[in-house]
Amino acid sequence: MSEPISRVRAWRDVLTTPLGGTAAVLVVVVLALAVVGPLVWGDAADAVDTGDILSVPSGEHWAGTDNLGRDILARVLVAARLSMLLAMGAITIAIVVGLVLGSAPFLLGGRAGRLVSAVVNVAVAFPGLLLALFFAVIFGVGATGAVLAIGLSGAPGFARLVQTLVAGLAGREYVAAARVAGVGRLRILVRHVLPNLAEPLVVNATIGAGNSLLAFAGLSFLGLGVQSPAYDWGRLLYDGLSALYVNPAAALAPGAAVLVAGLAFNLFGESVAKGFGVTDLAGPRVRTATTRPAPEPQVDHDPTDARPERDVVLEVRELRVGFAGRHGTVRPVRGVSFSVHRGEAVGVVGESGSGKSLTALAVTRLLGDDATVEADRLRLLGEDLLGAASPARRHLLGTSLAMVFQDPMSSFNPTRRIGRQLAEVATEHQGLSRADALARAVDRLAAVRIDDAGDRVRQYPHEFSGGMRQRAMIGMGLMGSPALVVADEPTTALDVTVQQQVLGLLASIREADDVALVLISHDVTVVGEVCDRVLVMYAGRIVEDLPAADLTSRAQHPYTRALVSSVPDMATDITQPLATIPGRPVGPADVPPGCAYADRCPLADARCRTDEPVLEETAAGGRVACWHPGGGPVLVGQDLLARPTGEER
Ligand SMILES: Nc1ncnc2c1ncn2[C@@H]1O[C@H](COP(=O)(O)OP(=O)(O)OP(=O)(O)O)[C@@H](O)[C@H]1O
Repeated sequence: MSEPISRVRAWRDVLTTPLGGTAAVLVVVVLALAVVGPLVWGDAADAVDTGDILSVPSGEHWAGTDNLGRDILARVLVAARLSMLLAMGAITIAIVVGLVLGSAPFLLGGRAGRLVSAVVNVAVAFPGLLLALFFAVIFGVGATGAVLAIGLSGAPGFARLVQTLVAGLAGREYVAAARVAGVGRLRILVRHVLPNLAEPLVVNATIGAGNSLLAFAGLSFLGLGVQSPAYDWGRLLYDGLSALYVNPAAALAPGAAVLVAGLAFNLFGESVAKGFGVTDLAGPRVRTATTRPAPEPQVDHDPTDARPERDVVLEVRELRVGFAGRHGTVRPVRGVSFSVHRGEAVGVVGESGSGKSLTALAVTRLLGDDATVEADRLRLLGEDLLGAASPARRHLLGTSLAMVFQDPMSSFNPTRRIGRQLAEVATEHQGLSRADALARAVDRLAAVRIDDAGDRVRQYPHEFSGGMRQRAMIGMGLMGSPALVVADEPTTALDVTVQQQVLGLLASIREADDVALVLISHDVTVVGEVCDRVLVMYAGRIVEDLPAADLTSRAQHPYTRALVSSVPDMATDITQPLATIPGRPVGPADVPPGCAYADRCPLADARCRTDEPVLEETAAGGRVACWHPGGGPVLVGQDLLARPTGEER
């Protein structure tokens, strides 16, 4: 329940600062005035007294009278309602048009989306008042024209805001999770993205209301706003200015009202924005992308694979991921090939930056427009995942693939109940009614060992602990009947005991339903315990593919040996510093010719620096890409420290 408490605290912080507190009181006063003003002072405001026209302030008329002898202060108080209604109307138009234009790039994507973005960017560059004048001329003089003009002139600013927020939210893991679940863009926008915009939009609308009040005053000053006999503060200001030399208070009173109300809304909005940090959309992002169709596959079956082809769940051949950089394309994934079979658990290990996550995101089709994904073959259950997205592929990914991300908090939409988020998969793909889908969500939560699942489905993500959220995420993957679970560092954000629960859960799902698992991890020990086979990645390539049981004793590649050796075990001398792999991993832009690991390898020779080793079958049933496979002693524990590096030799 930490979130509601922190919200209460944020409100308290906003309201207890002198600025926030004063602005809040003023906003309440202005709104109250808008409600009661015409009821209390309506008659006084309309009472004509031809015997007392254009009088200066007095005990009877605190702000004097106008040219029909009407009490100016009463008229200012009554005008609060129309002024506020106009401001609200304009802000509503700005938000609605801004939401449509701002979310269009997300919905349309590609060229049409970029075109809408460009139009919005050009419109934002125009000064608001200039746009308002332009629209005022088009829509004509009067209140309706002014509302439309001010509303439409505010729309580009909101559109830009929405566009930025949508782009940020589109990279969140729960949106990626919804995409994996095969949910369409419109539904993702309505269910997962827009609810999370509510807070920044309301804050910006509050600030915008203040600005609108000032804009109405500006238009009325030019005679383009509300026309007599109706009156808002802007109109009273306009009328008061013509009598400025006779009674300055006639202009000062509505001017002060505009200023105070405008400032109150502005400052209140600013204080709330500061208190709630609404511009902060922090959290892990998933790199977003289109996949380029690859030539028809040449390879039919992994030649190293003795198992029947029908058992293959995932087939990846020569997967390449590229990004356009300042000095040409960089390729963080450079030709990765592997297969995963029914019920098999494959671990992917490697240092940070070796291309593990990009491989997983490319396979699950979650990379975005900035990435180019190519492959000779990319198939899930025999179905091609390359080429343009289609409803059939969405259905396949939604029902047969589950993705578990690192951060269990950002994997769920914070504004929706857990049950609804799980149920969405079943309503979308299995055509279940809402009630049946919710019943399945309860069943799946129970399956991932969440107690009181019937009550838990009604809770929000923040009411779950980290481990429960991660299990619920796995439960979401089980709403369909996945043949493959891809888990990218699923336990990194959890404490050790919870880590074991989550790993145990993944293992039991695998056993019970013959589900294949791809487990990405930094942790060689975890992968060794949970998986059947391990893929070791270095600089965007698989350098070794071996049975997990062989990791500690029969690894062939010096990099695999070094990774294993850098993990302390019971035999490690705790008085010595822990073993580390000398040097740094190479970045995707600096991959050298030859073997990418050569500079850090104790066995490297001249050939390693010129010729890139190919991934070849080993006698032990694995694959290794090394010119000296199995060469030299197996390095255990701190022996690694004693080994000279390539440069030192
Ligand atoms: N959008 C991008 N544009 C350019 N380079 C990228 C992009 N995304 C990732 N990379 C680069 O690709 C390389 C591989 O990234 P990836 O996230 O797959 O590594 P990783 O092995 O999963 O690392 P970690 O364990 O730290 O998550 C890194 O060097 C990273 O900087």
